[in-house]
Amino acid sequence: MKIAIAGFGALGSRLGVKLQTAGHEVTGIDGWPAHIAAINTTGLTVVHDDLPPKKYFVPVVTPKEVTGEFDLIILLTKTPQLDRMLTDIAPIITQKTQLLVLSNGLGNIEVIEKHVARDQILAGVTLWTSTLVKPGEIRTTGTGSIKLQAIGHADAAPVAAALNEAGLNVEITQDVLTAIWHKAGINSVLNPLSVLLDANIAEFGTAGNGMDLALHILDEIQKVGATQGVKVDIVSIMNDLTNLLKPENAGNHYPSMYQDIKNGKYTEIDFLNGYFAKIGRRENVATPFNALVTDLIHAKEDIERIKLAKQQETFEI
Ligand SMILES: NC(=O)C1=CN([C@@H]2O[C@H](COP(=O)(O)OP(=O)(O)OC[C@H]3O[C@@H](n4cnc5c(N)ncnc54)[C@H](OP(=O)(O)O)[C@@H]3O)[C@@H](O)[C@H]2O)C=CC1
Ligand SMILES: CC(C)(CO)C(=O)C(=O)O
Repeated sequence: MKIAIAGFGALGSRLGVKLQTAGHEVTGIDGWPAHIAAINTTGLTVVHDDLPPKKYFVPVVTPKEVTGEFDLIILLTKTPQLDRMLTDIAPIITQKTQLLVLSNGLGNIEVIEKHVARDQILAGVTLWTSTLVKPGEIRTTGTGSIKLQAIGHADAAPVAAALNEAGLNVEITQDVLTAIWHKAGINSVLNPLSVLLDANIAEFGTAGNGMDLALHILDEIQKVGATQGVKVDIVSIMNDLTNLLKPENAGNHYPSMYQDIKNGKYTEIDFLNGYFAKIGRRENVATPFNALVTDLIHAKEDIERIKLAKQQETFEI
């Protein structure tokens, strides 16, 4: 299959390498000049757990440069960047192109619907993980899975089969909305708490009251979900959280929000805890934990961005 990955950052790069290795023709689309230059000149370095680094050569271009036709475009930008990415790559989207979004957070499908017909959209969630260490290098750990569904009338089976050829452990779900809320529940616990507690997923698991904090956050999300007709299964989310703590899954992973904060970037908090707090306010559901976590992450975004800017100034002197 001819596949483009729009958002060739940490996770896009990992999935891209797996798909290329399985024989698919993969092109990365990304906006970070240093990352693109590094991959196109010396290759993408992948360091998986304690194994020796391996190099992969996946062509990467900017959204404005990309040409050609693709059977599938996998969207893996950060959620706030999705709309812009779709605008920029509009020239390569034909009526035959399928678009699969795997980014975290709520509201992605609504954004894609502004750009293409519903029958072209597939939406999913993933438990694959990856860290962008520096331009042209990712660090990966453990394994993962994907759940996806066609949003309109398209058949999701060929895409699922293509991804499964790459060992991506894809399952077609009949209820991706529930899966998206479920995944957002996982992210609303692990992502901000990893930042606030300065911990990877396994370290978070060693906190005596970690799972109590998780329950407070999830209880609110469940109540908010009920106002939207979405069933949030706390027991099942807690099960997934427990599994993610294991090193063979994602225990050694620092969630993507942790990476954003370290890199001085704005996070996806408004599409996770912040989204639930916002609906809670509208629907009169109290969400003090999610609201507080959202405010703390916004504060942390400012603090880290200013710290990083100061460090860069000092460096330039
Ligand atoms: N990393 C992980 O382990 C996991 C991540 N996810 C989710 O996957 C998504 C991607 O995360 P991750 O890979 O970590 O993020 P990264 O920040 O590593 O990658 C996102 C990439 O997209 C690029 N990008 C975004 N918008 C544009 C644009 N308009 N034009 C050009 N390039 C663009 C960014 O470049 P630039 O910023 O320079 O524009 C960046 O390289 C997120 O929703 C995340 O929550 C889900 C599961 C695990
Ligand atoms: C792996 C996981 C679930 C960690 O919260 C994730 O989605 C992320 O890093 O953003």
